[in-house]
Amino acid sequence: MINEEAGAHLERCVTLAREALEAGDDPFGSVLVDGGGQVLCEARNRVVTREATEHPELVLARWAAANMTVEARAKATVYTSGEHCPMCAAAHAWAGLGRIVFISSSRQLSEWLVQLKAPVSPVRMLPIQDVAPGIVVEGPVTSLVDAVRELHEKRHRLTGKRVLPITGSFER
Ligand SMILES: Nc1nc2[nH]cnc2c(=O)[nH]1
Repeated sequence: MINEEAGAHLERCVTLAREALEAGDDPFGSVLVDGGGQVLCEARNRVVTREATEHPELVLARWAAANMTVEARAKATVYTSGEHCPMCAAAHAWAGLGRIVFISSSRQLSEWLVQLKAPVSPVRMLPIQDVAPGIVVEGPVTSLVDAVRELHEKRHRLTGKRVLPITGSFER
């Protein structure tokens, strides 16, 4: 069950995901919170505007590995709009981070992407625990799933628009 504090961090993840979408990136956002409840670092997806592996969860795992003690990392929680992909789940585990709370699951995302006829992911979408079995994971958070789904719908409607053939008005 999600308390008020966790709910606020997850709302922030949705805002970050929306900012990513508005910038032309994929709609994912994440927040790293220490054992005392302080927000340490936030990130959003930048796979278009920076580079192809810039998922927020990977940025947070690398930030934590570089800036936090082993003990502090184990007590930290990562809140995120979508369940970690295998790359980010592995980085989270290698960094020795603690709990993950996600809004929508990889299974939900896979179903949405099929319905939206989005490009197929180059990496198999697996539950975090299939990649990193020691991590404590909570999600999906039903009350916020529709907000995340809406962002993915917009992303793939926009992508669809970009690939429409150029029409006669552009012909010379
Ligand atoms: N959780 C998550 N899954 C993704 N799948 C593709 N990109 C991302 C991302 O940035 N975060």
